[in-house]
Formats: sequence, structure tokens, C-alpha cells
Amino acid sequence: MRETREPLLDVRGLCAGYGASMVLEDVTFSMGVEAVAVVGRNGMGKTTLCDALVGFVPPRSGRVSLRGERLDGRAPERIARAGISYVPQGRRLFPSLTVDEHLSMLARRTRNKRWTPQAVYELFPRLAERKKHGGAALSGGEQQMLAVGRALLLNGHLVVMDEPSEGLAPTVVDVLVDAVHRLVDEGVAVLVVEQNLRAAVRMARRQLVMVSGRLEAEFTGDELLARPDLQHRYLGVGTEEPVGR
Ligand SMILES: Nc1ncnc2c1ncn2[C@@H]1O[C@H](COP(=O)(O)OP(=O)(O)OP(=O)(O)O)[C@@H](O)[C@H]1O
Repeated sequence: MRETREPLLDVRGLCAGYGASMVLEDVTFSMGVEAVAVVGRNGMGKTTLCDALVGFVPPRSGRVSLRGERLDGRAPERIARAGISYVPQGRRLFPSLTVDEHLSMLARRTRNKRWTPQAVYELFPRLAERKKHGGAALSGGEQQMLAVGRALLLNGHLVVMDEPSEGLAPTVVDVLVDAVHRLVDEGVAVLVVEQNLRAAVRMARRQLVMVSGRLEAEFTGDELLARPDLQHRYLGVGTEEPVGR
């Protein structure tokens, strides 16, 4: 039977790179309102995929559609306005702005929307306690919550997160995993790049494996957890210490 329901995000034959070197080769996948993880070893092109989706690295060829609307070739701010928000690796916050200033700066442009600073504080109560603290005074986990909150204030349809659990304590990773599930329950899709397989499988059922700029395979989180050989082959996890359930 023909699939009539349009996917939320549809990526076809996406190629992108830097200067003379091509990094992404023919990346094709689609997703609905769900959480999907992209996993793979270092340097395989995961960040480049995020950057290409949000327009920071212009695609050389292929197409990116969100709810049927072509976005490839558009400037990053137009892609954000169309509904893809980005939580980049390293969070990129302003050290001298407080939590409240970070959020209210964007909130002014987004009235009568689901995600307001108040809604972000309800999602991350820890941030509410740190409202008046500057970006530089926050812990890594608090910075990551703020980066996610800032992305939500754009009230988009899809949030792209690049290694959100990097360097965070397990209790903070728990908070992020819960937040991803809450977002999906509320109709916001999440595409998450993760080095941390344990976090990736808790965030998303679908695991897309990137090898040398290509999406080489797709597994469920359960399949990856049950198969140390796949973990070793695709993620470089040592065979003596596979990530188990
Ligand atoms: N700004 C850039 N200019 C040139 N080459 C780059 C640039 N950024 C990344 N690359 C190259 O593109 C390739 C893919 O890098 P990318 O950061 O996308 O991989 P990754 O899977 O996200 O890895 P990591 O987990 O280490 O961030 C690497 O060979 C990298 O050296």
C-alpha cells in the first residue's frame, strides 16, 4: 500500500562537506514525531549532519523537507523559523547573560506559544532555581538544560541535539532523557546525536548508525544493547565491556 502520510522530516540523498572534502554522502532517512538517535564513532560526520540540517553547512546536493516544505539551501535563521531548532555541541551560551536573560531574549519574539520561559522552568525546575545566575556560573548540566530550553522557545517542530549528554553526570543525563520523552509526548520530534550509547538507547528507539558520512544501518536500541558485535563494529565499544541492559 502506498504511504500517504507525509513524514515530519524527510532527508533524501543529502551530501555536504567542507572545501574540497565531502563528508556526508547520500544521507537518506525520514522520521515522524518521535525521538531518533544518530550514533557512530568519532569523526564519522554526525555533527556535519546536524549542521547541514540546520543550514550551518549548506548541502551540496540532496534535499531536506520539514512537513513537506523544502528547507535545503535556506539560511539558518529561515530554517529555524520554519521549525527546526538546534542544541549545538558545546551549548554556545553567553557567559555574561543570566538564565532569565537567555530565555526572555527569545521569548519576546514568541508570544502565545506552547514554550515560554515559564514552561521551560517547569520542564527543568533546576533552571528556575538558577534564574539569576550567569551562563558562566552554571554547571555543565544546567548549561545543557538552558541550551535545550532556548531551542524550545523557538516553538519548532523538530529539535536537533548534538551530544547533549557529553560530560554530564548520570543524574543529569536522566533529566535530559525524561525531557526528550516529554517533548515527544507533546508533539515535538527530537533528532539526537549521541556518543553515549546508553543515553542514546534510553532517548530513542530508532538508532541510525553513521559510518564515514553515510547512514549504514538502523537498529532498535534493544538490538544494539543485545549485540556486542554490532557495538564493536559500528561504535568501537570494546568487546570486553559492551554496553548491556
Ligand atoms: N569545519 C570543518 N572543516 C573541515 N573539516 C571538518 C570541519 N568540521 C568537521 N570536519 C571533518 O569532517 C569529518 C566529520 O566530522 P564531524 O564533526 O561531523 O564528525 P562527528 O561524527 O560529529 O565526530 P565527533 O563525534 O568527533 O564530533 C571529520 O573528518 C572532520 O575532520
